[in-house]
Amino acid sequence: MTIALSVNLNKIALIRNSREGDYPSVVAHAETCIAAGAHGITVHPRPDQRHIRPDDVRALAALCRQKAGIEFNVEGNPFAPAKGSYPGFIPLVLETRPDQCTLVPDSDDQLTSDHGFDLKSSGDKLRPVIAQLRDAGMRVSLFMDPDIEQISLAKDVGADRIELYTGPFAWAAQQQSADLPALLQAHKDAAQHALDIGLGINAGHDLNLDNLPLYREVPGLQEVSIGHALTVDSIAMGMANAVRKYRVCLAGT
Ligand SMILES: CC(=O)[C@@H](O)[C@H](O)COP(=O)(O)O
Ligand SMILES: NCC(=O)COP(=O)(O)O
Repeated sequence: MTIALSVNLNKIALIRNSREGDYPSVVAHAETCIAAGAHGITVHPRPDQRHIRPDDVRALAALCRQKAGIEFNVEGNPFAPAKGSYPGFIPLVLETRPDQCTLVPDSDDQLTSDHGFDLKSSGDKLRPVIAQLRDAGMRVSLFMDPDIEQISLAKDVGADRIELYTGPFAWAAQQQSADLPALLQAHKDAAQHALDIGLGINAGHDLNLDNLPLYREVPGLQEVSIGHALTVDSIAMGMANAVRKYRVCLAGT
């Protein structure tokens, strides 16, 4: 089964925001990635608009709708309130209707996403939100640690998929840690459990060309969303070449 590559364009927006104007263009880079073989585009509009802004989400939603077979995935904290021109996560995705919403338990003071949901505490609050997003035609994925019990709760609250948080795995791979085999096995076990209970399986955070040859063996993996490392790789090889290289790496060819 082909593992879909969804390119996260947060870091293009981060560079864009360091000047007035629209250079580099997030939309232009989305078109480059799609033309080079990306299956989808991911963005993570945060309330502080450090990178992706609401208008980026609107423009990318329109672009992806024009591209047959290309999915748009918007990530964020569903309870993030409106702040300035940021309308709040739920109003923004109800307005733009991406193909997939990945709900992430981030607070605005985090440097980046660094944990999955604790559904024992937030499951009841999430259930109606998930239902609302699904009723609006979006696939809902929950950002999760590779915890079997928690993944069972993801099914209970109505999620279509989980996105396995791969940050600790990526760090262990970079450090060549002795923990790496056990961490990878935990992801494989979590994915197998998700498969067994009828949840789809996405993954993301700090995946790169070095650790993907290990991670692509996770059973049932449907989609990876990759931004930080792919953008850095693009500095050396160009974004189109980077997308092609990640596609080849995912295919294992
Ligand atoms: C949810 C996740 O792991 C990433 O998709 C997230 O988008 C990274 O956010 P930053 O690009 O703001 O670090
Ligand atoms: N959901 C993960 C994502 O979209 C990109 O994460 P990263 O590759 O920027 O760490």
